[in-house]
Amino acid sequence: MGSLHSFLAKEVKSNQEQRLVVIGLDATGKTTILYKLKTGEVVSTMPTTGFNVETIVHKGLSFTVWDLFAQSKMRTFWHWYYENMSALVFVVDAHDRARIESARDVLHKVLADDRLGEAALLVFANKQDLPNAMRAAEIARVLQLDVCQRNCHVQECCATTGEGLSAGLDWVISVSPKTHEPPRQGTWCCCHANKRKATLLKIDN
Ligand SMILES: Nc1nc2c(ncn2[C@@H]2O[C@H](COP(=O)(O)OP(=O)(O)OP(=O)(O)O)[C@@H](O)[C@H]2O)c(=O)[nH]1
Ligand SMILES: [Mg+2]
Repeated sequence: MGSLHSFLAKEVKSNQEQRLVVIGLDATGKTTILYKLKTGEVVSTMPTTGFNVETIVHKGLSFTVWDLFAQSKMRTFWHWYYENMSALVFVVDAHDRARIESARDVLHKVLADDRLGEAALLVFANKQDLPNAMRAAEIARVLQLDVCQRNCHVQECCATTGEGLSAGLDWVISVSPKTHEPPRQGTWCCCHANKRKATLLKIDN
């Protein structure tokens, strides 16, 4: 009986597998995030020219995480990976004020693509360890997430320490139709990496 129960539990969990696609401008920390989640270590990276894909288990759920190329000429091919995606993970370098508007333009081009389906949007505001890094609320404002018509969330994080990364995955689980009833369209919020100051900016349109 016990083994039947654990077999069924495994079946349920595998049905709940989450597929994440990680994009963003180059050098924002996408690959560092992937391997910090996978191994707990900070790996030394080279610019990603193809993709990296890893399976990560978090809270008993399996996440298949695709970390994609970011070169500007190749971004039109990101949509190849969108099928059956639970969440699009858009990584920004929160310290890089000079490129945040380019990041916004790239993100909005992606969000206009119908092939995204119902995927949620998780924005990792990475490199919070660097001085003057933009906080979640500022990133949400500059990226103009108020017009985003899907579940979206800005999560401050630091890929090198790992702070904030698990909280990002927790949010994906919390909005995934595979694990929960989906919340109303248009819900979005910003949470601080230390979880002590979670600030709900907006619920529902
Ligand atoms: N200070 C700091 N540096 C980081 C952080 N995350 C990543 N980096 C550094 O940022 C640089 C780029 O990291 P990558 O993970 O290669 O970035 P990427 O987005 O995968 O880059 P591409 O593959 O070229 O698109 C590396 O030197 C990382 O060590 C962070 O949280 N804080
Ligand atoms: Mg990379």
